[in-house]
Amino acid sequence: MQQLFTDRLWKKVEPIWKSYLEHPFVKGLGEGWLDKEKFKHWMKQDYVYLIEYSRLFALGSAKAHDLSTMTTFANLLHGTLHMEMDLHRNYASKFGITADELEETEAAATTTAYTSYMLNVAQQGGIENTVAAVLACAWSYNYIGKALAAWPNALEHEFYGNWVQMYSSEDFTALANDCIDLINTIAEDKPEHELAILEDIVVKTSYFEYMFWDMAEHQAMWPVPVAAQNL
Ligand SMILES: Cc1ncc(CN)c(N)n1
Repeated sequence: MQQLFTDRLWKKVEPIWKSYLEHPFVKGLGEGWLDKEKFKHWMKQDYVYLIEYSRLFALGSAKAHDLSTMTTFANLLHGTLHMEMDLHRNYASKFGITADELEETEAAATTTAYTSYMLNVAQQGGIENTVAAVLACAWSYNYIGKALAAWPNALEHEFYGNWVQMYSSEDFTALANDCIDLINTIAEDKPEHELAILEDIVVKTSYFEYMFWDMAEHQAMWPVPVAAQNL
């Protein structure tokens, strides 16, 4: 039987993704002791990240060669704008932040770099670049959600339980699986040099995912130059 492209990708990204589960932000989320201010920073940054990420699904829909692929991208867009971003809007209301305020969040350096990279590669190539750019996002969050769901009390946690429930849910798993199926179908007739380019996009976005957890952990925005600090 022919190896799936995602089996090959998994071998490359597994060490990076395993490190997410060791990251203090993700550990704190799963074990329930994460500082709420750090979570608030993640939620606000992730909201503006998801707005740009949604554009990739719209781009994928526009680039699709057939109605079935166009529909899959439209479903992914709908799922992100509604199901996933509802999670953020619900958490925001617990912090007394409105959806409009959330949307006004200034993107941090890592958020800007990550979304700019994704949009750049998606715009350069055909539909295969768009799928490669979103794959680590959808698949790794589902991987983390399912891993945390198996940790004691994570699903039942009074505050972070909703996060674990949503990212491990059947509905979110279906969205992640749609991305996995899309890349496997697209990779079937691609030559090795093109597969290597897609693999590189998935590895780079996997590193960006780690940087995003780190940005949230340190509540980072933009670096302050030494000269400005001394003013
Ligand atoms: C940074 C990031 N990456 C991925 C996902 C999952 N859509 C997310 N919400 N945020």
